[in-house]
Amino acid sequence: MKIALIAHDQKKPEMIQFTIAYKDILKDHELFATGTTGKRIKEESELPIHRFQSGPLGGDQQIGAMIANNEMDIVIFFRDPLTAQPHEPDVSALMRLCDVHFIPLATNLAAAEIIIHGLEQNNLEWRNVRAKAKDIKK
Ligand SMILES: O=C(CO)COP(=O)(O)O
Repeated sequence: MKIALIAHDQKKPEMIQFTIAYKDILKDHELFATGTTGKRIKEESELPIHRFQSGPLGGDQQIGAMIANNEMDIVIFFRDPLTAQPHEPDVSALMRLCDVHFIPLATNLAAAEIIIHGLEQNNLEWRNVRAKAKDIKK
């Protein structure tokens, strides 16, 4: 599965702990992240991860483009609900695209735990069917 990992600055420590705690599950999947989140995950968990631009420079939109192309299966986005973001429209657009395309989205640690356990138990296999449907359409 292709998994996007994104965290606003105040939530980055939580994201690092999450990736270290679930490294054994995450290592079997293809990981993507916005710039700074990805750099920290790579350094601290040593998981391989594809890094896009930093969020305020377009990283959220790059991940959004993957969702629009049916190329992303899960989004884990630890948003900071207490700090205004200069790129708030990009953040909203990314979450909107998850809803448009039925992409599981966790915006906090509690929801991320449920998704990761679902992933571990193969509860997200339907995503593979949807991804294949896209290939057939082409
Ligand atoms: O701002 C972000 C998501 O909206 C995250 O970007 P960084 O990972 O580059 O800090």
